[in-house]
Amino acid sequence: MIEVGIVGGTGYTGVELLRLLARHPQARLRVITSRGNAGTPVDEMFPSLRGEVDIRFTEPDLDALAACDLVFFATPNGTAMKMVPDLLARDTRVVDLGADFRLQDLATWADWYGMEHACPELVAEAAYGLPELNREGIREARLVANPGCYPTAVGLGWLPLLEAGGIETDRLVASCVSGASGAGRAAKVGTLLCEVNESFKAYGADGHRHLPEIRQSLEQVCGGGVGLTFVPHLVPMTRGMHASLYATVKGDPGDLQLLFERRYADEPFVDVLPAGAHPETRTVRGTNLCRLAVRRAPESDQVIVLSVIDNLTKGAAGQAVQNMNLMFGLEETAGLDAPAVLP
Ligand SMILES: NC(=O)C1=CN([C@@H]2O[C@H](COP(=O)(O)OP(=O)(O)OC[C@H]3O[C@@H](n4cnc5c(N)ncnc54)[C@H](OP(=O)(O)O)[C@@H]3O)[C@@H](O)[C@H]2O)C=CC1
Ligand SMILES: CC(=O)N[C@@H](CCC(=O)OP(=O)(O)O)C(=O)O
Repeated sequence: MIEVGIVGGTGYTGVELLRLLARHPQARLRVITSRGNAGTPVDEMFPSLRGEVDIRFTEPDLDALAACDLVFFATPNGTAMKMVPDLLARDTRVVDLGADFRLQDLATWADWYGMEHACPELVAEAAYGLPELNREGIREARLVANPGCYPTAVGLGWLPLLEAGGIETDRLVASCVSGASGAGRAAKVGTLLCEVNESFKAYGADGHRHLPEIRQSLEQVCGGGVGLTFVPHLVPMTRGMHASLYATVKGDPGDLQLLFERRYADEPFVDVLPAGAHPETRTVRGTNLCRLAVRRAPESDQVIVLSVIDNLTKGAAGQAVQNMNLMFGLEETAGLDAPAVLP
């Protein structure tokens, strides 16, 4: 059994980790922290976990966390980097669901996150945790930087076309939509029911911190510079993310449907839909799946990719468990095989 700790167990990604780990065949939850709710039984705060999780929240304590084999950080950006050096020094491996180790360029990270990095020497060592791009790196890693939700949906959508050199890379467009749980569980006026319900808005059009993260992955794949316009939107739903991706075809990329089907044939968590289908967020709700569709825009040189994930699962906690499975040599799908909840 792998002994697991979670720092930040009361947030939305923390409770999603709890839901997945409670039924994981080879992981045992040993520590779960919350500074605001230390002492509270987990199933008192989250009655959906009654009979599944029987421990209490505790204050983050280095000794207790270092006794685990793996610690997940489901905490705001800038939190994990303060504890990771001590945990690694004590042979505890880490998956950070935040962004502390995602960007390799430290100056870019400091610009977007508004702080200096607390352990810059560990950034180069961190494996970017998108298994479909970096599976072998994750297997060997002590420290995994779990990707952001938008970078997961966008990266998986463009991967086959970039690898094949089938699109121009100077004017990529990603128009994305997220449910409100993407903004976390802490109370904020902008995510109150009356602020989001019956409404739809873009945000971050002047710049969003996922822009450099998406660009970093795409540039790694195509080996050169990438021009990217990324506009996120907020929709009145709890979970779910939809990315509409637009690019100009380069040369003759051949049968796009076949290209995607071949690229993802062996990927347990990427489902390429049949030609003509449109992916829906509700078909991946609570699952670790990314569902994709690709097509050529009629009478145009544009290719359109549609990509859906659950922002809390493949976009955060599910991908983190997938990464844990890889790091510990387990079946990659362990604990992640439940189908979507409908309706
Ligand atoms: N929501 C989403 O869809 C996604 C989120 N992420 C990332 O995952 C991380 C967590 O997000 P989310 O679950 O939404 O966040 P929430 O705001 O919902 O939860 C944050 C959690 O962290 C704890 N926490 C806050 N500050 C500290 C601290 N200084 N030290 C220790 N614990 C702390 C909080 O508990 P307490 O204050 O009681 O200790 C709480 O349990 C973030 O970095 C986010 O960007 C990534 C992908 C998708
Ligand atoms: C709707 C909403 O607000 N979504 C969040 C999603 C980001 C996220 O959670 O990802 P990180 O791990 O990079 O913080 C946002 O746009 O900031």
